[in-house]
Amino acid sequence: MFLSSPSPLRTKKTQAIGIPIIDLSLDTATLSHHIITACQDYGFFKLVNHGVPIQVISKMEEAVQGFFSKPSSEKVKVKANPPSPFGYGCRNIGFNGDVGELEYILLQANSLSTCSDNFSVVANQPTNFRCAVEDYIQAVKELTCELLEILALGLSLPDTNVFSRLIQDVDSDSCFRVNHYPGIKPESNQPKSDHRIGFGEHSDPQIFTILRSNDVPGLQISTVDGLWIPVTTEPTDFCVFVGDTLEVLTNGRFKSVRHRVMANKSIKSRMSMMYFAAPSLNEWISPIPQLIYPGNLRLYKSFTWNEYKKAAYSLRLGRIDGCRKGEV
Ligand SMILES: C=C1C[C@]23C[C@@]1(O)CC[C@H]2[C@@]12CC[C@H](O)[C@@](C)(C(=O)O1)[C@H]2[C@@H]3C(=O)O
Ligand SMILES: O=C(O)CCC(=O)C(=O)O
Ligand SMILES: [Fe+2]
Repeated sequence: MFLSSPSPLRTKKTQAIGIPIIDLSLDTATLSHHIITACQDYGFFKLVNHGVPIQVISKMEEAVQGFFSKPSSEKVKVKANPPSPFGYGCRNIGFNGDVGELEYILLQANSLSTCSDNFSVVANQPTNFRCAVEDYIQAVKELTCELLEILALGLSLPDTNVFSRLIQDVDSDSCFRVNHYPGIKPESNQPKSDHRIGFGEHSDPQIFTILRSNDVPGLQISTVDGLWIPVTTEPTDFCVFVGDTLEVLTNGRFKSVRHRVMANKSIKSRMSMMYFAAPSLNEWISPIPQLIYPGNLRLYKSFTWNEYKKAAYSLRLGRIDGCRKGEV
């Protein structure tokens, strides 16, 4: 995070540990109050009654299940081709080679089928794969805009599209990722350590992340007190994460949430899909002027999303096994 002053101290308030669950069918005033409280206290909430049709979710699940069940020799044909991060990846989470017990597909979410970065993945799958991904991305993008507009309204900002326009930009750098954490083979002698990495500790650099997973656990979020709490999810619900960029836009009023995934301990594999809502690469990110006032001084410098993304990608993920951040 590019701070102009030392990182704001997170208040050591003891909170009741109950992950906020937000019902999108509530009236807007109640909803905006609940969402703002969740973004301030946890940088995270679960979302129910979100209106994304179950068929859109299940078609997406089937499409990616089909992809991951192919033999490795097939999947590596669409492997990410560095420096482009897009495509299939296996046990290599970031550019800097962080390892994790997972395989994934990363796609540019904007103009899915025309974007050259996605070409090898999308062109090599059956047409229903492309349709399923397109429909899913469109639905979660609309949901994200709705949430961001409710937030702007609740913060009494004069322009309620101040956040949502960033991801509606035709050049938005939003991306879509599906993670597949293989299950333990029943007959294997795999060590049953409790500290194996699934996806190491991090916060998402973007604005908002919308996650949906199957019923296999593993996701944990960190509270402001540094306590790790497991998140259980229903396959029909979403989890929403505040990213670093929204923390900066709100001048620290919302906190990006640190999270991690512990390696899968069940026989069934975990599958999660995330839409990462981001601005365009050349967009300047600065705290919104209305959120800077006497007693609430500006905490962050201005930077472009491209600059921040490069800085974030140069970091290593925090490790679960006790190594300090920065160590291999
Ligand atoms: C090690 C890393 C992987 C990551 C870039 C990072 O330096 C820290 C953030 C990670 C993350 C989390 C959200 C998305 O999954 C992702 C694609 C992103 O934009 O930031 C990943 C990055 C990655 O897997 O390359
Ligand atoms: O796979 C998950 O459940 C979360 C992964 C994650 O945090 C990410 O891809 O940024
Ligand atoms: Fe994440």
